[in-house]
Amino acid sequence: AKESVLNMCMDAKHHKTKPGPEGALHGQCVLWKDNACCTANTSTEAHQDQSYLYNFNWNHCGVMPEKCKQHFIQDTCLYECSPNLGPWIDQADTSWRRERILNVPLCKEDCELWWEDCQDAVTCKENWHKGWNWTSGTNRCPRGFMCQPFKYVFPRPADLCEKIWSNSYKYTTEHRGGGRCIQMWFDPANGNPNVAVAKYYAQNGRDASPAPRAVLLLLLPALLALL
Ligand SMILES: Nc1nc(=O)c2nc(CNc3ccc(C(=O)N[C@@H](CCC(=O)O)C(=O)O)cc3)cnc2[nH]1
Repeated sequence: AKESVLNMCMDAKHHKTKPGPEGALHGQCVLWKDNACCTANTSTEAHQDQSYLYNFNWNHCGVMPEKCKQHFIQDTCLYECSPNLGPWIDQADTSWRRERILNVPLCKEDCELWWEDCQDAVTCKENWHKGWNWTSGTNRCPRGFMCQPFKYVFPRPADLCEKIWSNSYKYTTEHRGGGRCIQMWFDPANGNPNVAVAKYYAQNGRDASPAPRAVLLLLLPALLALL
């Protein structure tokens, strides 16, 4: 098993070099305070409309509804604070980070609730990583990109979760609590469920799906009988 990808931080813009406890993390990032890749300062900034983290403006097509913004804050907390994304760390060829996350299997519920709570939100871009007009110092819609409701830009939950951050996430049909998908939201009273998920994918490969393994195990007696 590739133990080396467990309990680590990516080499990106604001991440600590190693995970560790943080006395106090702000608001929605508190879930990670026992072991985090973010500092207290980063966790506070994750809640600001115009934070210094990326100078990114959620309100580029008018004010983002509060219930939608909560999901973006939670995404920022997971992205900046989680020490359990190691199996999905990949090289990034951008000026602002050396490493990124790719195809993190997001739980169905986390993706679908994010999409549902953002139905009244508006945006002009499908990929929020690239192609903005930054001349004012923050991201504004580029010429020719119309502000439209999320449901037109992201027709299905998978479109939102996968496309918005250049495939950081992969939509899955795996459920919260099943140990096979990463949760953006969890109850810290029961520990961090993503620890076991990272362990599972570190052992079985980040593209592991349970089905082919089950088939192999079922066929194993037949294969042995042939010998
Ligand atoms: N889940 C998740 N994954 C992420 O990768 C992620 N990334 C951010 C960071 N967001 C951003 C957004 C835009 C730019 C930006 O400067 N875009 C420029 C291009 C920069 C470049 O690629 O060199 C642009 O053209 O708009 C940087 C970071 C925030 N939350 C995330 N959340």
